[in-house]
Amino acid sequence: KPLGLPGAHVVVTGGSSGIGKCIAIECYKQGAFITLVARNEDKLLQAKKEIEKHSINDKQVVLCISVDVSQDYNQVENVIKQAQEKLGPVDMLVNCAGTSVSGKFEDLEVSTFERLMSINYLGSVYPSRAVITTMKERRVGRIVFVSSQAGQLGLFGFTAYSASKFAIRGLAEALQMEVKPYNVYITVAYPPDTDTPGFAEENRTKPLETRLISETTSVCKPEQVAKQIVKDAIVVTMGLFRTIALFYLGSFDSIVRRCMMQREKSEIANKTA
Ligand SMILES: NC(=O)C1=CN([C@@H]2O[C@H](COP(=O)(O)OP(=O)(O)OC[C@H]3O[C@@H](n4cnc5c(N)ncnc54)[C@H](OP(=O)(O)O)[C@@H]3O)[C@@H](O)[C@H]2O)C=CC1
Ligand SMILES: CCCCCCCCCCCCCCCC(=O)[C@@H](N)CO
Repeated sequence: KPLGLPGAHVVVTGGSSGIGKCIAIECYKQGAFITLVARNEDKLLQAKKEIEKHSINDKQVVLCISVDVSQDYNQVENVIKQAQEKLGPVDMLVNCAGTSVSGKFEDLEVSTFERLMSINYLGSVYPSRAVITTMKERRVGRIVFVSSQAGQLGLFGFTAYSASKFAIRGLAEALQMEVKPYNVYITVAYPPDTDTPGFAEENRTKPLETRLISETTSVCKPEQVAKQIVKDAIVVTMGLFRTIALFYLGSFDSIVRRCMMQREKSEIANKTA
């Protein structure tokens, strides 16, 4: 059943710029309440003003919270608590905070591998970990992960970036198997190059090979990418290649469901005993 965005609480990490900001606008246009999470407070306020221009009723709210999603789990958990106190339980979380650095393997600092893994991977784990329990209890929720085309294909110059985006896929697929019986749905977006401040920054240091590979496809508009991501999150459909694994996944899902029912039964038995 599609998630209704009117009145829903949508948290967007990386919501102050680029694709994340456009996702926030898209959800706001459909009547959602928004929490924007990013580090820089000026950019957050700027984005809030821009989003508020698209309101469709006078009850809608855009809340801004400044935090680094990649550093400390307890901080991130507190931010989610604050957001829930103001705007109610999170119906949809969009993990869009992320960054990219390109360069040949031997030219990239070792610290860059650590940083990209922290921001792109752990920065998606922490907010998701902070919302999942409530989503399972309410039997309502959507979590969106933003990977990349470079998260499906390892590409020249992206040894650090691609790995951090592949990691997201592993997390998302495993998590989906856990939460499906609770009516919580996970989607992963794999966007191509998109015209954002982050993309402009990335282009300043791109190796020639990476640039030429990138130029074989055209650059998308962030509004267009955001629209697709929101649509996929609301109406969850299955990609074609997923059907191949369908048989296996179906039988794994039934194991998970059976265990859930067994566990609930024995909990009831324990209570009445
Ligand atoms: N643009 C592209 O070509 C593509 C982008 N993507 C992915 O989409 C996502 C968004 O990209 P794009 O819109 O280009 O990025 P931008 O650089 O334009 O925006 C990034 C956003 O994330 C926030 N952010 C970055 N680091 C952190 C952090 N540690 N903690 C909290 N917030 C953070 C930024 O705010 P602040 O700096 O203030 O914290 C900003 O709001 C990224 O995950 C990117 O990898 C995927 C495919 C293609
Ligand atoms: C199986 C289907 C995949 C088909 C793809 C062919 C792709 C070749 C070109 C890829 C360009 C690189 C994209 C990286 C975008 C990105 O994440 C950065 N721009 C972030 O800033």
